[in-house]
Amino acid sequence: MPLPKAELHLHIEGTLEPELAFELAARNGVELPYTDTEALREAYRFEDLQSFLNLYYELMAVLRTERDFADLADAYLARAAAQGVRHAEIFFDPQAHLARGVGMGTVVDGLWRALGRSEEVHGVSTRLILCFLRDESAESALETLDAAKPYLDRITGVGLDSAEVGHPPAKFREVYEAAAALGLRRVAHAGEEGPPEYITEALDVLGVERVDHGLRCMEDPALVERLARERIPLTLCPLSNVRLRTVDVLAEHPLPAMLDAGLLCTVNSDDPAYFGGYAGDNFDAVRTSLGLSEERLRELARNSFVASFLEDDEERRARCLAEVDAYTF
Ligand SMILES: Nc1ncnc2[nH]cnc12
Ligand SMILES: [Zn+2]
Repeated sequence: MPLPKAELHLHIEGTLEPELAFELAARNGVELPYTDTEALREAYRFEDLQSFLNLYYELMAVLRTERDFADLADAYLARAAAQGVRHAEIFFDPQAHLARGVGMGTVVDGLWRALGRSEEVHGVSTRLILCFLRDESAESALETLDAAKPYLDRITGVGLDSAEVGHPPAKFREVYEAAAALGLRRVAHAGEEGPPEYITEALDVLGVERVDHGLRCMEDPALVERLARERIPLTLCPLSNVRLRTVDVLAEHPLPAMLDAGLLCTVNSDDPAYFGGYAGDNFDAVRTSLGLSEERLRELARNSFVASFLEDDEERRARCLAEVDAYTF
């Protein structure tokens, strides 16, 4: 039995495996510029975040109907459950779909077909987090939040993703204020490729409660001290960092130093179809490559539930934490 864990940094569009991409392409009459799944997998060699994003957005063309989004989410939840995920807070990128003429209702209703019965079917509780694309305009983000208003009963929070450098968090001050006023939780990608100042800005200007990645905080000791003191969770994605070359090799990942500094770190998969593994694979990889002790792995699993947005179901959080404490490696 795998270690129970929550996954807090997962882009549902990044769970599109090549086999499902071809199946959906055939179903929807979409032509993919790859002959087969092998040829597509060959394209999974990234130089940086942008080179990954180009493929990530290109492949989304196969996602057209509610059924497509439901199948995508169902496939992820089944895989995640098999790797010990008991709770998943799932990002989605509505602007990338709206731009292709796929409506907010198609996306949210489709995802919800899978998420709404996930606890029953897969034993995985879920939350949905709407992400704004930071390389789009602030106006577009505001329009997107507006389009999401009929669906807010199924959306827990907002996030910020896509190309980071040159798009500082402060650009999205207004939409984050509007989201907070609607009672939405706030997270943002910061310090993946962007500088430590973006992390500070996400906290101070956007009011985020959790930082996605946050890796580059390690360049600023005062920021590390603050993140540790304020118990701000960081959702790290080790295999993603290696594939996108923010870290040279996994053995050099700063996760052990971050834990030693008292940071509230969690381990997640980001875009598992593209980066070589799901949540459990990321745990296995850090265990092997970084030599993390069983107690460190248990700490990471505990952190994932502590950092989750389970405030509306404290009973489930307590049950999951008890499962982590009782786990034998
Ligand atoms: N790792 C990542 N960073 C920024 N935006 C993303 N969108 C999907 N994956 C992402
Ligand atoms: Zn991400």
